[in-house]
Amino acid sequence: MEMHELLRKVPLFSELNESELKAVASLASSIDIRKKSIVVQEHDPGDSLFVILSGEVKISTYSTEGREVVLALLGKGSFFGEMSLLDEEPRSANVTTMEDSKFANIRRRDLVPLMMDQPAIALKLLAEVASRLRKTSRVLERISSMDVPHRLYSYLVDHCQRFSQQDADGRYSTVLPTHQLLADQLSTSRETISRAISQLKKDGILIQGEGRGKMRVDVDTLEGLLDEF
Ligand SMILES: Nc1ncnc2c1ncn2[C@@H]1O[C@@H]2COP(=O)(O)O[C@H]2[C@H]1O
Repeated sequence: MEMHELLRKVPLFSELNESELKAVASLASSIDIRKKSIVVQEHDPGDSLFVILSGEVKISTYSTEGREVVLALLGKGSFFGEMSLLDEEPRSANVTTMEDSKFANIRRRDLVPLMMDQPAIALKLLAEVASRLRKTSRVLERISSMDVPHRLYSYLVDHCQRFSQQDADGRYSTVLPTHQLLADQLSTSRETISRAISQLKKDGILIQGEGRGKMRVDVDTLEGLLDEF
């Protein structure tokens, strides 16, 4: 598929017409990167935006004790690299591919005039940055005020409400990240997450679904546990 057709599905550019999309496509270079590769390295200089055309990336940094802290997982249609592009500071985090991925890469000198010309793009970018800040603040609050089981309940409620549908029986069917990835997002160890998940299974709040990694989650009960906290 041609670049402008791929860009048509990207929310950042949803206000653009066909010829404007072609103009953006002519400014972008296409980059294919294999699974588990570093796309952006924390502290490096950077002056371009990456739009995810396919695949998934992990945004992470390292704590002073050397533990990986996962700030976000971003998928198709999303973007990263806007921070260095906007403030001209070094890259704020590492970005690693979770799957084979394809990106459109747009340089600062091309994107800035584009945003001046099409303020809708700048507004969408700002709205997304605001939404990420909200999310990061919520995670920080969770980590500083909750024990690990409650961090996990809160994560599961968010995850189910954002990424899955409620079944007729009220449960949500979803695919959860690996225990290690959950641990890295909730600032704890894999063992502690595995124990908390086993307990949720024993309590019937998590039920193994059909298919690899599939879970059926009782979100109402989790919300009740969070209300009591
Ligand atoms: N807390 C966060 N939530 C989501 N994305 C982030 C967060 N911190 C950094 N990023 C992304 O990771 C990118 C790393 O390079 P930049 O700093 O240029 O731009 C950054 C953002 O796109």
